[in-house]
Amino acid sequence: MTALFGGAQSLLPVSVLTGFLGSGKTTLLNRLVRSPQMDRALVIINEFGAVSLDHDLIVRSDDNLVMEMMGGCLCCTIRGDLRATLRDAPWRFARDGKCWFDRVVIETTGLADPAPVLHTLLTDPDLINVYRLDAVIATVDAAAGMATMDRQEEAVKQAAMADRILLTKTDLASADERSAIERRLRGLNPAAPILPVVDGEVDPAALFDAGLYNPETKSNDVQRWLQLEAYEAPHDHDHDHKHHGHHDHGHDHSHDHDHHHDVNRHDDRIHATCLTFDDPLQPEAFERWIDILTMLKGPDILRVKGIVNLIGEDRPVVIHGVQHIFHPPVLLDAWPSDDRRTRLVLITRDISEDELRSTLALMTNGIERFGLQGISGYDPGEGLLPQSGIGAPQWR
Ligand SMILES: Nc1nc2c(ncn2[C@@H]2O[C@H](COP(=O)(O)OP(=O)(O)OP(=O)(O)O)[C@@H](O)[C@H]2O)c(=O)[nH]1
Repeated sequence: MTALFGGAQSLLPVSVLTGFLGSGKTTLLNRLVRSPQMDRALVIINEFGAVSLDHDLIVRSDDNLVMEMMGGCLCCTIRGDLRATLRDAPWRFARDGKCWFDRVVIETTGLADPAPVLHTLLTDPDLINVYRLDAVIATVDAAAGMATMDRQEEAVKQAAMADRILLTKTDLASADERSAIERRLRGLNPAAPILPVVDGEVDPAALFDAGLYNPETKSNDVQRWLQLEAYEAPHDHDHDHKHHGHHDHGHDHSHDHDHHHDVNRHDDRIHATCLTFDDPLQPEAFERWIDILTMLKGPDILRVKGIVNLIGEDRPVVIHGVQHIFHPPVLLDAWPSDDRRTRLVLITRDISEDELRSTLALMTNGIERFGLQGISGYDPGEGLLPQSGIGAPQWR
């Protein structure tokens, strides 16, 4: 497959468009496909149900756009089909022997959990050398979104794990409604820009190129990807207690503010946390921590991104996971700045910052006191990094 890409050509960016039923995904795509940034886009639409407005999209699209329709629900029955579609697409749609498209947009059904799609993109051996996840884009209805999120936990998850949130139908929401939903979204997901959209009109530049790889600089851009400043800024909402840009100075971090628990709100389960560690981490402890977290709490880890400083490793390791699945860790050539702290951003459900910190401390202390074998079930293997020689969790 590499021949199609002419060697060093960078991986094809994939945007995953998610959002609840009727929240404006098709309207958005209808606009997007007319933009020059989409001239060479492959759009994969997951059609679910007999009647779909998506037909409208096909009728109005021009010849430059390839639409691949897939029946069934992406998140369950046809994940294999998505894989096959993506695997074959560069050849199938080749022009003059070259991969014709330069970007992919996958629209998921309104009910879909985007996680399985992300798993496929992050780990499939046939795909990770061809595609890279650019961003999860979630549409949220400014008028109906509040009620939807009250009722549907899936809608809350979609917003929490997104890299970009499109606040649609802002023409139908009052100023108060709009600021309330923006506050709520900011509480769930402090880092994702919230972009107001009317009738699908949005600047594609604001949606695309949001991933780790920055096509402008032709390099990995961790700072832009992690958006740490968002976690450090003061928040004007009722979830303040969940977002801290803490430093690891041994303080007690349990200075949570008043909790306004409302059992009807799924949001209270979601924690957006930024963990910062000044000192390099023990590779064994870190790896084991990820292993245990994903094993025991996989479904509740919506998104993990981070840059990690490991003892014995001069260069930074970038990690990216969704639930129990991690992209193979990326070893950067150099630290992007003088700041060599480990910085992790985690969006979790029912896992607090204190629990995250204390489990990592437990691993570190356990290994310091008892060595690797003292951690029950530890199975030394190939290692997080080959040179570390330590046991590896299931990164795939
Ligand atoms: N007033 C207003 N209506 C909108 C806007 N965006 C979308 N709509 C309408 O909302 C309805 C649903 O929009 P769609 O784009 O079909 O939503 P969807 O997310 O693709 O829906 P599903 O395919 O069912 O998941 C349609 O009737 C749109 O015309 C907007 O910004 N303002």
